Amino acid sequence: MSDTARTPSEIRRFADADEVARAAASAFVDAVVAAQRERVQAHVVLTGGGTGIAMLEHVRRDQGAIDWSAVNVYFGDERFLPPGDPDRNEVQARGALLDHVPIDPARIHTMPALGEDGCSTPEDSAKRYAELLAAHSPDGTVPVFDVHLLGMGGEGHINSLFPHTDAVRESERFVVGVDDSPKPPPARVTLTLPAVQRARQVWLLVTGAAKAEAVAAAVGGAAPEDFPSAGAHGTERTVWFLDPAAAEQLPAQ
Ligand SMILES: O=C1O[C@H](COP(=O)(O)O)[C@@H](O)[C@H](O)[C@H]1O
Repeated sequence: MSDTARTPSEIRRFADADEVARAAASAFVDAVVAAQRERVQAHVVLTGGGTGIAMLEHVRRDQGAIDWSAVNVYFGDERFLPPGDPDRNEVQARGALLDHVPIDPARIHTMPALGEDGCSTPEDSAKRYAELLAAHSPDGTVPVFDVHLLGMGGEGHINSLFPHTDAVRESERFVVGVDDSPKPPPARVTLTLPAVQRARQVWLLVTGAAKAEAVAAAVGGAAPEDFPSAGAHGTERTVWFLDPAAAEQLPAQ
């Protein structure tokens, strides 16, 4: 499977889950501003999940010097549900942040919902999203994301890449449909590891003791097929934002 050269995992520890979200939000603002200073446009991938959405609420409260007219938003995965369904990551991200900032709506690149753009299956949506990414990429593949945010499940899933599935083993395509996600809802659309690994920076926001084993395995170099988060690394930086419970099985500092 595709697994480009690993950048070392940087471990950042915080007092609790809220501090994880707050610190990641502050770092996100800095990273977007830095990207805009260097390249004018910033390209970011948002994640669903509790900590990822809490982080967006912190960005909403403290936006720093972000130029929202030059922010391009993508999604790492999506629940393949009808438009507006509250379980869609996009809907949650809009509620937490995107509806409250002066971002150009044309720069919010969502994965097509059930019934949208003629999509009746997750695979239809994945194909549409792959075309969209290619159209916004300098080389017809995927944009070079400045930051790809990720949450992680207790078994190590990131985006909708679950252990021992075709999706996590995908080595060619950048977006795939999932019909049988073990975490509801079963129908999902997800960026693959080859897409994640195109990002300059990959950040994993993880809290809670239920995730400690997967954190230790991924940081320790497990196989991505067993722990998908082990395959999540950026070309420049890979950063783990952890609370004490999620970090408890890592070697002591
Ligand atoms: O279902 C999903 O779960 C993961 C992890 O969520 P969390 O609430 O345990 O942090 C999330 O990253 C992903 O985007 C989402 O679709």
